[in-house]
Amino acid sequence: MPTLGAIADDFTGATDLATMLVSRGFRTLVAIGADAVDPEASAEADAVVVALKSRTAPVEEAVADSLAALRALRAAGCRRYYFKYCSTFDSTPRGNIGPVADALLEAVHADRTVVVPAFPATGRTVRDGLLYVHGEPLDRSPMRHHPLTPMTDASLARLLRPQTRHPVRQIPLATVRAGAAELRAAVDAPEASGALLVVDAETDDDLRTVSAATAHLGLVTGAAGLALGLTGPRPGAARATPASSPGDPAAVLSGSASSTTRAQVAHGRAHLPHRKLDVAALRRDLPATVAGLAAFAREQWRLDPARPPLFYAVDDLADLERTTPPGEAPASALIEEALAALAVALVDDGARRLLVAGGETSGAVVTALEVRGLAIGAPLAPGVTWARAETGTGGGRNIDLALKSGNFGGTDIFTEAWSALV
Ligand SMILES: Nc1ncnc2c1ncn2[C@@H]1O[C@H](COP(=O)(O)OP(=O)(O)OP(=O)(O)O)[C@@H](O)[C@H]1O
Ligand SMILES: O=C(O)[C@@H](O)C(=O)CO
Repeated sequence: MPTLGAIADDFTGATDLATMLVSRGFRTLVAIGADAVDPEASAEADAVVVALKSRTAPVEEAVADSLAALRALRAAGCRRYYFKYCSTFDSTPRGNIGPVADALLEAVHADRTVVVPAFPATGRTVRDGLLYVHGEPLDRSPMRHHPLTPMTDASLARLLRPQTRHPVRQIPLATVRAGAAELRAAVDAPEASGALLVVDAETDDDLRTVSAATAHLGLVTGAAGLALGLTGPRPGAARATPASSPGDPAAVLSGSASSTTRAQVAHGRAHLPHRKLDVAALRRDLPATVAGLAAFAREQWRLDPARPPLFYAVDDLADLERTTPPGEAPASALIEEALAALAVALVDDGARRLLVAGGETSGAVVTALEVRGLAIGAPLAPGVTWARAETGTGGGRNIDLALKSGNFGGTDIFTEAWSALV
């Protein structure tokens, strides 16, 4: 019976948290949406993560989907909950982190929770309530250029206050470093009643202290780093074996515009056959453009199966469409639709290994492939893992999927990821 139920606001975030939970001794299932939580399968798990595409959804939809996920997790037996959002706190001025946290707090009848986006293994730290990315304040990091959620402030309290009904308070690093008992006293203090508590953390040890001091809370919120202080009942929990074999057709699908992904795309372009998505061509005729890309993949698989083709949207920030021409679909939606349709076509054509870059992009791809669950496989980098999935399209195929957050992974991940599938 699972004890821990997690709700992730995007799909790469779900696999990020799930791979951390597996490494902490939780047999972990990832369900794609609340409807995919299967009480029977969950009975064999210690933790269930529901992957939502709620980060940039309208607020009401994000809240409704998160509450539906909570109900499904509760019905599956979960008794403690974890709201997983991005380690760069990706949100719009209206939400959705605040409204979802408010709704979940009410639903679990808790009066306070912690806000912990720190994830030192990926360079995210919080000091004095300010979020840093590899030492730069969030608003001066490449996140200020994000196409959907540009982050222009590093203060978590200032970001959160317009989003939540609850007071927002900060707990400084000195309290964390004073130890779990001291921190727990600060969390439980009468003045923290009803509050969202932004907790500083700069190291893995800080996060372990935060986990220990908040073990009694019915709901915690944060990035995957917070989970490194959890201990599941099964140290060395098994990881899923690959669905594919070396030499099976593979591809990289990248819709991410992040600086990390752009460096990975530059590396991929130097080593892999590649095609860049052409927004104008997608606007003219999306199905024909996607068919052309799928034909390119088939040709590359024939020529050299060891070099998976790379399909990408952005290799330069100048590529980003800032203003949509009147009456047209936004470039972001076209690219998500095109990469999702391409994924379906590639799996129909025999692809059994897909590496997808970008959370929104991953959401579009996994939804189009009608995948209902992911079994966590070999880890690739902090926050990135292979996962085994069964598609609903193409009569049902077992494939290996890596859903890479835009900001995660080494520069050579598009060329090196495949060797982990053994
Ligand atoms: N040329 C472009 N113009 C505008 N938007 C684009 C363009 N190319 C890609 N996009 C969109 O940018 C968004 C990138 O978001 P996505 O979540 O996939 O990546 P990310 O934000 O880097 O990753 P993560 O959320 O994992 O950090 C997608 O919606 C994608 O379609
Ligand atoms: O926390 C992160 O940075 C990632 O898991 C993420 O949310 C990717 O979109």
